[in-house]
Amino acid sequence: MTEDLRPALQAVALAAGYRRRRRHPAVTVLRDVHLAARPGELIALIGPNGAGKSTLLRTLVGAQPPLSGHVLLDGRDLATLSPRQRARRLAVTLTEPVDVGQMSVEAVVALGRMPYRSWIGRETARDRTAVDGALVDAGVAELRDRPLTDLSDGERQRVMVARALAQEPAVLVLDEPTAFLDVARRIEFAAMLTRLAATTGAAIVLSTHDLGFALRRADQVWLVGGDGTVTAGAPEDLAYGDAVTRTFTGENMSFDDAAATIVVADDSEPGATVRVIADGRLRQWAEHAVRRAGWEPAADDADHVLSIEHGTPCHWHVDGAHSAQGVGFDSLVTHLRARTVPLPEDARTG
Ligand SMILES: Nc1ncnc2c1ncn2[C@@H]1O[C@H](COP(=O)(O)OP(=O)(O)OP(=O)(O)O)[C@@H](O)[C@H]1O
Repeated sequence: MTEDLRPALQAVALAAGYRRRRRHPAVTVLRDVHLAARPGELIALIGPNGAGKSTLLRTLVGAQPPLSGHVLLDGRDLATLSPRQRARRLAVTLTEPVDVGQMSVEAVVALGRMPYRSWIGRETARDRTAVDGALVDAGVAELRDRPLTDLSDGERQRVMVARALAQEPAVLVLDEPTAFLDVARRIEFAAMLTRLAATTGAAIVLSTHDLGFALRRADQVWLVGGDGTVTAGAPEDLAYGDAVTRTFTGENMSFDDAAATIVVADDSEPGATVRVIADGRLRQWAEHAVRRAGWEPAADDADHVLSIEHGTPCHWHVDGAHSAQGVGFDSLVTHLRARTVPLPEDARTG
């Protein structure tokens, strides 16, 4: 869809890392990186801990110089642009909390206009329109008079996006924007970013540990492999090829294609087995409780039988008349954990 557009942000033969003091060699974290973010694309930067995501982001936004190679913003070398020129094209939202005292949401968003202000700093009609538009686009218009310090993490994250949008950037870079959000807020936030990439035409690059989000939502994934490489491609290309599997397969970890997520193997010893007698969702959550207690749900030849009756809380029996019963999953898990030794043969009812 965006193939023919000139990249808004590019990495060309980039090496990123850390220069040491004299006579110490530089530490190269990433080498030979070639990337292109086109207008309107949502790009997810993923990779294991310590692979170099932050190092790459910092280099792409000019917060640290490349060890070699170039970062191009609208085709111009970032290193040749003044801070003001950069700020008119590139907006950055980091995870660190911003100390803005008691400033209102609107005042914080208006800070995004700084790169456009004259030295007198008077607000123009264009500034006003950009701030109003950014407040609406990021879904925080109704919070405009509230002090930033009073907001929830999710609300504050949206305000930071609004401030970045007020810059009217060609490229918006966000460092782990969903890290502190609950599942519902994450989904909302992801939907907002998808919409913003399409409506503003900005290239949005964000780092995330949420592989599911990256594979479902991003137009492109930049996969930092942990071996100094960065692989770019459509989510399906990286998942169908072996790039994702190679990066995220470890001793007790593997990539589950069907669920598009990482599965971590539970290497604890399997406990006694139990046949769960219940239907539908009740059965699903009963099996969940059984696993949580360290037992294994199993079919007919199980060590024990657990039957559950509907109710909130539910009513459970283990091994019928021979054994315990109780109310609610909390007491069930407590009971199963306390009873790790299988019952003698004659007490089994399964
Ligand atoms: N200032 C520094 N000087 C030297 N090495 C550094 C510096 N900052 C980070 N590193 C190293 O660079 C490598 C990449 O770190 P980076 O923070 O970029 O990884 P990351 O992928 O963002 O990790 P995480 O997912 O844990 O945030 C690590 O080995 C780290 O120890």
